Amino acid sequence: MDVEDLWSPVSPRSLCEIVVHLRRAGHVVAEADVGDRPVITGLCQDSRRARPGDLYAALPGRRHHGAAFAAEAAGRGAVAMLSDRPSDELPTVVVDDPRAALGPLAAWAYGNPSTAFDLYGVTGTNGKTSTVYMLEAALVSAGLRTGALTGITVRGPGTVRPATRTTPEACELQQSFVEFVEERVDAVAMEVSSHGLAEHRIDGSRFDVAVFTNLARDHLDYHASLESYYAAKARLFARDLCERAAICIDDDYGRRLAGDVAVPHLTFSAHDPAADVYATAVRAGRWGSTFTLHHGGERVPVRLQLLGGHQVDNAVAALAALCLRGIDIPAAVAGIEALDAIPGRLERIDVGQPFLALVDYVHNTAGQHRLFPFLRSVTAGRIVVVLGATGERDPGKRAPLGFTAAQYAEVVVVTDESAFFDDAADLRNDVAAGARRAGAADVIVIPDRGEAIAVAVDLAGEGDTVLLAGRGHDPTLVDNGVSIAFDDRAALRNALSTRAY
Ligand SMILES: CC(=O)N[C@H]1[C@@H](OP(=O)(O)OP(=O)(O)OC[C@H]2O[C@@H](n3ccc(=O)[nH]c3=O)[C@H](O)[C@@H]2O)O[C@H](CO)[C@@H](O)[C@@H]1O[C@H](C)C(=O)N[C@@H](C)C(=O)N[C@H](CCC(=O)O)C(=O)O
Ligand SMILES: Nc1ncnc2c1ncn2[C@@H]1O[C@H](COP(=O)(O)OP(=O)(O)OP(=O)(O)O)[C@@H](O)[C@H]1O
Repeated sequence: MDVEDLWSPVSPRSLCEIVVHLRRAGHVVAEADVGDRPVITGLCQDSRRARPGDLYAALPGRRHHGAAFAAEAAGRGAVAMLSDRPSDELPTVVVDDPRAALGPLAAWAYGNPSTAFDLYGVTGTNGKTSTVYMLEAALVSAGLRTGALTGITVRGPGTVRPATRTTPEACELQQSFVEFVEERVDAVAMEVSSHGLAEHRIDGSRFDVAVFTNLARDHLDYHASLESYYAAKARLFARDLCERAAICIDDDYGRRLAGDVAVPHLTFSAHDPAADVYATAVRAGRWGSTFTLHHGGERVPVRLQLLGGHQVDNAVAALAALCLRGIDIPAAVAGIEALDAIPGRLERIDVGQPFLALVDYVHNTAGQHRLFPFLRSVTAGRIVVVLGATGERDPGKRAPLGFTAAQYAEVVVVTDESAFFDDAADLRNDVAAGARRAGAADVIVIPDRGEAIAVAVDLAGEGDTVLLAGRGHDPTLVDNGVSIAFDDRAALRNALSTRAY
């Protein structure tokens, strides 16, 4: 089912009942025009997807205010509106913060579906998608029916659709949960982004286990400071959202969270025996990784097919979360061991060429500092990196991305990613300036991404590694409002296939 077709009814409720519910939940209802007392049978937050009987949540956005689309929502049959401003088009309930009201309202209206299964929420700067894939594989291996929400897909026993966000908007999230209940799932694993937390998309959901992976500089275009980024992540660990927590103590923010958190929790680490769950004997190579998992006095050997030492951190995260729910750990380990790839996460493209060719979603320097030492350890020859910077993100990220790549690689090919409405040349210039500042690598600038990939492949010889960094599984490039289909994995395979090896 596509997201456009995703829809579930809510039990019919009058707009008056909704006002009473909002007030009881502590929201200040400034104004409530209940008109001819419409009956609400659905919820939506995009006028283009409104259906007859819907309450349309008109939210403030970066470019528009949803209230500007009230007439369109009404035209499609919406019967009322929730917003922070009144409307002439629809009877409107005006609240101070409609996003904060919408999450819990949607959960309540859909019958609190998240209480019908075990819900695992994973937050952190890096590792959310990978950890959710591992949780899903482990839960299936332990004999459970599962759902999973990642930035790549939303997937249940009978559902797969491309994701619209890392963490869906409130109405889409609750409707996906309803779908999972109808599919009789036992457990759901999902990514919880800082945007999803700050925008209250997950409010009203009940997480049985909240997982913290790590925190480093990122998303400062959205959050005012690293401190408010941390505060957004830390909200997931509050009593009103989660029952218990698994917290990685391998960085300062994780140690701080473990000290601050009020819910029962365990700590985990990829190396520290002071944690409740930890790894020893970690080895990472071209074949994957091995480590010994320690939990509750038990030791379990684990062999991952996934590439990169960071996947050990993510496997320990998933297994620590599962320990909290009493899942059979040997069965969980077997599931994680069977995973041979996660889309765009250090995904290997192999057509028989005499060098490693990889696509990875790494898009912050914390991830780069984890990734490049691993690549160096498995590369006898040169590292050739293709990278750029995404537009409409923190401009302060661009030069450090180039600088860090050039500290580790012999050749840095700077090219375009999605510029959105930023100037693509500015993005390239900033990344290239950072790369040149490192002073070590050859820096080549090729705006066209396909051409940049072809040049990187031409430069690579036996024993080298080619890495396409930053876009992972992303299937589209967007520049100045124009989208084109472009998948790094297909482009790399194509460039490799046209050469005779
Ligand atoms: C920067 C940011 O967070 N933007 C959010 C913001 O978008 P916006 O300001 O562009 O919204 P807008 O287009 O002005 O529209 C405002 C409102 O009018 C509605 N609308 C708009 C047009 C229309 O015809 N009809 C209509 O009803 C929209 O549904 C929206 O509710 O408000 C929208 C509605 O809630 C969000 O969907 C949107 O997320 C955008 C798509 C986005 O890219 N967000 C990213 C930053 C994000 O959330 N990322 C995280 C992952 C981060 C990570 O990598 O970890 C995520 O969870 O996906
Ligand atoms: N535990 C980790 N520590 C550091 N870097 C990691 C870790 N896990 C993954 N990475 C890096 O981050 C990239 C993104 O990984 P993943 O998609 O699992 O994380 P994410 O948190 O979902 O990212 P995003 O929020 O950007 O979607 C990977 O391609 C890898 O380079």
